[in-house]
Amino acid sequence: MSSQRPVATGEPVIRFEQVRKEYPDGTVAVEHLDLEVREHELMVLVGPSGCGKSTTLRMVNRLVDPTSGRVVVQGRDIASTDPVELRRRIGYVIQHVGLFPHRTVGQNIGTVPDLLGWDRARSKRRTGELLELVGLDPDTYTRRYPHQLSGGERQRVGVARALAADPPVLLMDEPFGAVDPAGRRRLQQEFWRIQRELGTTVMLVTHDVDEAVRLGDRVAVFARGGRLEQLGDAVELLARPAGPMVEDLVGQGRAVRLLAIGEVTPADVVPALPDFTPVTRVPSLAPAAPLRVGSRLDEAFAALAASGGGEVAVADAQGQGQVGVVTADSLLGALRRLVEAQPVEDEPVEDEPRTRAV
Ligand SMILES: Nc1ncnc2c1ncn2[C@@H]1O[C@H](COP(=O)(O)OP(=O)(O)OP(=O)(O)O)[C@@H](O)[C@H]1O
Repeated sequence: MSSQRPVATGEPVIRFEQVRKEYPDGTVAVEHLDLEVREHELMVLVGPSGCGKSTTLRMVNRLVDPTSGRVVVQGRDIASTDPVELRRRIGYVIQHVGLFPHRTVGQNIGTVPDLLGWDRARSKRRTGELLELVGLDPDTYTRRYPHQLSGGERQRVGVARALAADPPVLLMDEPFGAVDPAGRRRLQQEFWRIQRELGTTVMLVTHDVDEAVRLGDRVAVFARGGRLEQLGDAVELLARPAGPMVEDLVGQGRAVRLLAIGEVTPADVVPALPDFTPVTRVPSLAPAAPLRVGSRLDEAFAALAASGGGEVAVADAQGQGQVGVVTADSLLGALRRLVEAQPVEDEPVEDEPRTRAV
């Protein structure tokens, strides 16, 4: 999967400045929070239950107001922005979607466009486009009611509704939580593609580390009491956890998770070996597509296991012509390269399309 547009320019769209939230009963949900979400960025907040992720998210659309500190959205302190006006500019998706049960799918998606006074034809056109975007046939689904949809379909409609007025910012709280694991993976992939295509700035809350590292341009790890433990991209998090808490969170299966987000680069491709020792062949692991530069490392690993030959041919990034092979050794080298890469400190982000597969 390739991205269609520039990702994460340096401009902050959401900014938390020394934010603290203490609920009336004395619970401190968030403390000393400084965090910026850049334009076009997909930022994931992850951490154990009760660590303040949802509270943080809900401070962006003023469902919760901070006790102290400032939240700035598109350059404006939202404390002085009317919450209703703010929420029209900010999409919001929650786990149980909250579709209006007595309104059709089309009417649900048209909620914000109607509030904004769009004419019927424009609203209808947008509904059709969005249903197509989330993979639901408009002819079949526009007139259905929420109870006539599966859980996964409802979730898709929830995403479509949140995107209806093309909001610059989208907040998502466990958006794929109610879907079974296979459906969840598919929805994640589709959502990732949609986000790349539209360029929406997204803040997404999950307690699922795999979801966080798969989707996030950057991942913010929260600890109890709403403290930010680590902020970085998926590889930094997995390869260099900032402390025992993050280590514990990402700990199990770190190497496997790295294989699932790393890619075969030209540096990992070696000339075909004249001579090699056959190893155990596991044909059923063969990946669906031949390997190329840019394939995920776990696919390369599976191809190697399936071939039993000790090496597997790799085509160039366009899938044309063989550029060499990967071997078990070159894959281990790729893993080491990921782990040993220097940490990146808040450098300006290049206006380059992200090509990572999800
Ligand atoms: N309205 C409220 N009044 C009092 N305490 C609250 C309120 N809402 C949340 N809390 C507390 O604030 C802390 C953070 O809650 P929050 O929902 O932000 O965490 P979370 O990380 O999103 O958790 P989860 O993953 O379980 O949804 C928790 O201790 C929670 O009990």
